[in-house]
Amino acid sequence: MNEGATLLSSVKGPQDLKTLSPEQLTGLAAEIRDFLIAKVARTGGHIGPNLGVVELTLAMHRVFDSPADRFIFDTGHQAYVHKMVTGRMDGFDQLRQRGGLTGYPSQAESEHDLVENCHASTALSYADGMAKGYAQRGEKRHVVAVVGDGALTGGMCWEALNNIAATDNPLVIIVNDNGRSYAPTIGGLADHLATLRLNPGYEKVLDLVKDALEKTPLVGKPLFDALHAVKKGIKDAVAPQAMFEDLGLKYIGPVDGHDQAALESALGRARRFGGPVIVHAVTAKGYGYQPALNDEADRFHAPSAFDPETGRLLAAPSLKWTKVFAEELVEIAGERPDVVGITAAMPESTGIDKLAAAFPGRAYDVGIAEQHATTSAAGLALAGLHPVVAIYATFLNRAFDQVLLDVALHRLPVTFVLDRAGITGPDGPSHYGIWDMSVFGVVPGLRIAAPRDAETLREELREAIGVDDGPTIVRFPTGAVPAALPALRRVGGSDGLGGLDVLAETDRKDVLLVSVGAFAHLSVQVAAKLAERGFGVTVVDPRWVRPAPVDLVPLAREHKLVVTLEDGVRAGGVGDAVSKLLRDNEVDVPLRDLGVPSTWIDHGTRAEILAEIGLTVPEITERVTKWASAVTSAAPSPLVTSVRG
Ligand SMILES: Cc1ncc(C[n+]2csc(CCOP(=O)(O)OP(=O)(O)O)c2C)c(N)n1
Ligand SMILES: CC(=O)[C@@H](O)[C@H](O)COP(=O)(O)O
Ligand SMILES: [Mg+2]
Repeated sequence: MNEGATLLSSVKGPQDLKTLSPEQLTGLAAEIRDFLIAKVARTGGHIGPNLGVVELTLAMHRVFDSPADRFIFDTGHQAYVHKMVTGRMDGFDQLRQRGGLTGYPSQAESEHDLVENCHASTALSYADGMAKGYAQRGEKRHVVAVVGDGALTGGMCWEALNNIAATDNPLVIIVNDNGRSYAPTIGGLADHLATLRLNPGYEKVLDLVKDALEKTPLVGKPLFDALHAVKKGIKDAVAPQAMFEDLGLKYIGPVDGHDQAALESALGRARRFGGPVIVHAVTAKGYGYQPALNDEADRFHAPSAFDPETGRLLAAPSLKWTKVFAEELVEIAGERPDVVGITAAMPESTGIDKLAAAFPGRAYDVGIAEQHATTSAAGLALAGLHPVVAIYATFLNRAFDQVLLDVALHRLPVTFVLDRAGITGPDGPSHYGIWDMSVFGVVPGLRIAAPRDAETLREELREAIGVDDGPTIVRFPTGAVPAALPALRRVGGSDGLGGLDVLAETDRKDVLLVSVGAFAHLSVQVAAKLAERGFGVTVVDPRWVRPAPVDLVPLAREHKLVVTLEDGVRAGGVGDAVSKLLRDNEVDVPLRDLGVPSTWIDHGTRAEILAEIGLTVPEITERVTKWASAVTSAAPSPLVTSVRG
C-alpha cells in the first residue's frame, strides 16, 4: 500500500481482504465506519444496521469466496459493507438517489448480489432452494444467509429451518442478533436468543471438554458418543433451551460479532462442517457511533440526512401522516375500550407506540409477522374487540390470504391502516405501496378509504373503526400531510359510508376528475389549468374508493368524460373499478385512468418518480386536454374551489 493511502482505498474486491493482518482489519473496520457515517449522513439510509455488521461482513468475505459462494442478506438493508468491499465504494455519494446505488442488494450492480427482495424473513427459503439446486447440479458452493433476530420472528424462517434441518447441504445461516428489529425484538424467540447470548461460555466449555476427551484412550464411535453425551449435558446445563440443536441444526455460538478473530474462527468451523449450520453472532446495532448506539427510539435504523457530529436529523420538522393517525387512534381508544392496536415490529414508525404509551396493554407488537398479525387480529375481533393493524402498505401484500379468508370471509371488524401507501421513494420497488387498492380491492366486503389531508384522515379512520361487519383499510402516503383541502360540499352517501366530497367545480360539466386520496391538491391544480383552457371540470374525492362508490354514477352521467387519478397501480385499481361500475350501470361516458404503470420502477424521491411516470400538473393537464377536446369544445367556465390564491 502507498504511504498515506487508506486501507479502504486499497480494497477493490473481496480478494484484497484476504491478506490483511488482524491490526489492518481493525483499522479497516474503523475506516469503514467513518466512511459509512460520513456518506449516509448526507443521503440518509440504514446506518444503524450496517454499523453493526462491519466485522461480520469482513469475516464472511475472508472465510468464504463470493461470488462462487452465495451470500444472501435477509431484508438486504444491512448490505452496505458488502457493497463497499465488492467494488461499489464510489457509488455511496449517490446512495438511494435516483440513478445511484440502491439501498439493497442489486443484481444489476454486482455479481455478488443475488436477492433483491427487501421484505423480511425470506433469506432462509432462498438459501434452502439454492443449496438444493446446487446439490442437484453438482455445483460445490456454500450458501451463506445472514438473517437478523428481527427477521427470524417471521414465519417463513421457521418453515425454511424445518426443511433445512432435513438436508445436508453446505448452508451457513448467520443469525445477526442485535436484540432489535426497529424496537427491541419481542417474544419467545427473542427471549431464547437472549438466553443463548447470556451463555457465552457454551462454546468455550465445549472446546475444553473436547480437548480433554481427545486426550483419553476413547477413539471412533465411543469418542463420538461420549462427546455427544457431554455436549448435550453441557448444553442442557449452560443453555437449557438450545432450540436450534433440538431442531436438528448444528449451532455455533454465541460469538462476539465485533471480535474479528472469533467470527472468522466460527465461520471457518461452519465452512468446514459442510452441512447446514447456524452461527449465532451477537452484534450491536449502531456499533461505533454513539448517537446510533444510544438510540432508544431506533431513529438510526434508517434516518434521513443527519449531522454526523451530533446525530441530529437535518430535515425541518413537519406534521406527518403517521402522527395524525397515531393521535386520532389514541383519541378513539379513549372513547372505545374495545379498540386495540397491532404492529408488526414497527411501533414507532407506524405510530402504534403512541397507543401503547397511552393505554399500556392495548397494543401488540407481533414481530415481523404480517400474516400472523392479520389472523391474530381476526382472533381479537372474534373475541369482541376492534383491532387496528398499522402496517406499511407494501407489507400487507404478503397477508392477502389471511385478509381474504381469515378476516373478510368471517365479516370481522378489523381496520388495517396502511402507512407509506403509494410511491414511497428511496427504498425502491419492493417498498412502494402501490398494489393495495388493486389486490385488496377484490376482497368481498372489504372497504378502502384514501384520505386526502389530516382532517379526512381523522374522519375516515373514525368511519373505518365504526364499521362492524367487515374489514376496512385506511391508506395514506409517506411524509408530511398536505394543507387542508376542505370540500365545497358533500354529495351522496347512499352506500352508508358518508358520501363523496366535491373539491372544485365549474358551471359547465365536461370532465369529472375522480381524485384518490392525497392527489387532491394535484387534481385541483389540474382543474384550474383545464378551466383556464375553457373546459368545465368537477373534482370529486370519493373518500371510500373500494368498492367503487355508487354515488359516482349520477355524477358521471352529468359529464362528458371521466378521469380517475390514483397513487396505485392502474391494473385492477380504482380506475378499473369505476369503469366497471359505470358499465354495470349503463353509463356510456368515456373513462380514462391515470395511475402507476405495472412496471418495476427504480428508486428515487417520490417527486422524481411521479414526474417520470407523468403524474404532474402539466402532464396531466396536457393529457386531459387532449381527451376532453375529443368529446367537447372549450368555452369559458370559472373554477370554484376552497383553495385560495
Ligand atoms: C415483511 C417486512 N415487514 C417489515 C419490514 C420492515 N423492516 C425492515 S428492517 C426491519 C427490522 C429488521 O430487524 P432485524 O432482522 O433484526 O435486522 P436489524 O435491522 O436489527 O439488523 C423491519 C421490521 C420488512 N422489511 N419486511
Ligand atoms: C428495510 C425496511 O423495510 C425499512 O427499514 C424501510 O427502509 C423504512 O422505511 P421508512 O424510512 O419509510 O420508515
Ligand atoms: Mg436485529
